[in-house]
Amino acid sequence: MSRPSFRFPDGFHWGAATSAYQIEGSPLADGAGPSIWQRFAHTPGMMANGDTGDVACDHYRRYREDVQLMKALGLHGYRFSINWARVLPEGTGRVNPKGLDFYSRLVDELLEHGIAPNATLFHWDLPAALDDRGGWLNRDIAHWFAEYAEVMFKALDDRVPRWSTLNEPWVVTDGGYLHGALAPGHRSKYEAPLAAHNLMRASGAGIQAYRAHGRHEIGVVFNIEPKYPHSDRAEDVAATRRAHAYMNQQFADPALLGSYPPELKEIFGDAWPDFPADDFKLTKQKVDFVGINYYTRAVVKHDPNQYPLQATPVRQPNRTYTETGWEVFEQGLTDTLTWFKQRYGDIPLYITENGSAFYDPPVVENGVLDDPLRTSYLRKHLGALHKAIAAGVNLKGYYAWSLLDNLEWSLGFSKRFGLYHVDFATQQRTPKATAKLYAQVIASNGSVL
Ligand SMILES: OC[C@H]1NNC[C@@H](O)[C@@H]1O
Ligand SMILES: [Ca+2]
Repeated sequence: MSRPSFRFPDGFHWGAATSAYQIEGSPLADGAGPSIWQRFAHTPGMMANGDTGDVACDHYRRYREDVQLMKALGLHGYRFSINWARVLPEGTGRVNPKGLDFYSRLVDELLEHGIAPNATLFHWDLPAALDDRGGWLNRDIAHWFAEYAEVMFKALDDRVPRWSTLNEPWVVTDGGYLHGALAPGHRSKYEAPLAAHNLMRASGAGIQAYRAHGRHEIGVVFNIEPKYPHSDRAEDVAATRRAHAYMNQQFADPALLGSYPPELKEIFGDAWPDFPADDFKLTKQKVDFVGINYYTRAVVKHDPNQYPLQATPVRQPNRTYTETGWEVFEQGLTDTLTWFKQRYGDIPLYITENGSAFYDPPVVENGVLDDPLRTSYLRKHLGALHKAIAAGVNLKGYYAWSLLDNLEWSLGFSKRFGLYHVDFATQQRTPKATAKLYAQVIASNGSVL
């Protein structure tokens, strides 16, 4: 029987992704203002092992070396984020030329090596000065964000072909405002909806600014985790519907449909405001693409004690789980893409993040660190993409999370997602076997799978 051909469509875009606070280090160098992650990481008890982004992968200084690593993989593109507070130390007003210059130099280095820059304006590291003014709870942030976006478009749009406004707004509100596990560490059922809504208002304002200044593509990046009912009992099906609305529709609906699913009022009750109808004229903008970050699925059951969803995930027997507690479930990636197209239409899609954290025994042979579980994860999920494309999904590209082992937020450096291993004591980068496979996938446009 001939091997199935996994060849991807001609022109399929292969990349890798990172984010500023997770890899750059030097958070306050060259006039940068502090971000809320700079503050959160230096708040005792917030970070595993007391890890911070003070050094991380030292990418702010080693970016040329890291572009060489991207080149070695044959990447078509590199998805990175811009630390807003490097460029605008107070979040608005004064521009810090040295902060802007870092990103200009990074973009030039990428272009010099034939790698397309893909810039995310906000990947969680809000300028602390704006948090002091209410941050995502202040409706003015839509204007603050549009002002920042305009600075970046004017400076870099001639060289950056693809922009995203936000990365994973759901994580910002669920982690930063409801449960408090992430910056800015708030725990309020009343704040989370306000932050969520203002994130999408800001994203819309950023897209509007792009339409006035940009000549390439702009979109928004959502984390999507498909939800499957634990049983066909009505209460489990209803719990699954709530969990799905809360994570997978709460941000895409206002952005792409100009409305919220009714489940959110059901979930938040008196904490869900009646947002002004005019707001949806701002949240809903034409996007050139949507980025989807996929890691895993959730099997959901009703749980009256769980707040605020009354839903809880059920661990699956006899399945492989990653170090972050995520089930390896590649069918969920195919299901996510077909669902997204069915609900929101035929918008060009990218997988802007996909990857896995596993513990790899530090066994390096011929300069390569073996990581069989991560390699298996990659193979399975690229196969799932191929199924989605065969089902008619308009998938334009894939960015592996992540180029480098990096700071997994409050979990610190303990969770390693990188194609390249990083020894944080020496800053030595070492390719994993998955990096070697990925390079072959890129060179053969998937045929080696
Ligand atoms: O948890 C893995 C990744 N998920 N999406 C956002 C990134 O910043 C995370 O490291
Ligand atoms: Ca605060």
